Amino acid sequence: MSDAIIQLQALQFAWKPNQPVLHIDELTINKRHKMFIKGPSGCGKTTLLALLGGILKPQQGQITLLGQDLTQLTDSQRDHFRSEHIGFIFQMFNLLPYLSVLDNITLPCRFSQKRQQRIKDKQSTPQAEAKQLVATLGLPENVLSKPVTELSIGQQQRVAAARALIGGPEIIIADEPTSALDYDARKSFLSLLFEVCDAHQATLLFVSHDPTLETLFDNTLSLMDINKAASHHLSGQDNIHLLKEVG
Ligand SMILES: Nc1ncnc2c1ncn2[C@@H]1O[C@H](COP(=O)(O)OP(=O)(O)OP(=O)(O)O)[C@@H](O)[C@H]1O
Repeated sequence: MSDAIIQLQALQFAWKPNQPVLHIDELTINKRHKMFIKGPSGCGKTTLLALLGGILKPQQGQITLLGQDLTQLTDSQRDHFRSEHIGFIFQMFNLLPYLSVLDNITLPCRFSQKRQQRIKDKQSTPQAEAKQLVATLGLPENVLSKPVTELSIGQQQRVAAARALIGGPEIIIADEPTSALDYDARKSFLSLLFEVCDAHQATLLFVSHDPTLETLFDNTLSLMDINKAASHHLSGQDNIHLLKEVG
């Protein structure tokens, strides 16, 4: 059986007509891999994650996750697929300020039968699972009843990770979730994230501008190397850099 969990083929995406942002002939990511995704600002990293997460739909090509081509699904089927199989950790964490930490973490279980079932299969409950994740991610248990607005940035980041991981989705997508932290905090967050991903056998896609984190990952994807559209839409910005250097 193939080890691939994500496959892209002949993918093309543009936000505006005739201004391609992504053009990727082929990309395969294997199960349980931890992939570091890098590339200069504006080269399409966030756009790629949104396509992989089924938030956006490409104009051309296939995006196959767990054997399902997302481009064949309707918008609501893609939303459903995402809630069942993908955990997102965003740069700004996107926690809901009017909910407690516990309610934020268990929220994805309300929308996903599969996440609920995986927890049931372990003879657990979403609440018990949240407690365990919070402990593994190095947060005190009393944090669960607090409003998220009372947490530090580092604590919010761990809560966002727990919310992505609850119910064991097969794919975790993280977009610059460590940029607000210092180096030691970034490294310790990553080792905890890796630990939970390993325990859940999850595949991790992680976008970051921090080159010091790259060696901690199994693989690196340099988007500039595979994105045929990058030279096209970044050329304007490159010219600005050149002009600055010359000037
Ligand atoms: N919602 C949007 N509408 C129109 N254009 C967009 C939108 N989001 C991004 N773009 C454009 O698409 C290109 C890729 O943006 P994207 O955010 O994917 O890059 P990135 O590599 O993640 O950048 P950064 O590292 O700065 O976050 C950029 O030229 C950007 O201006």
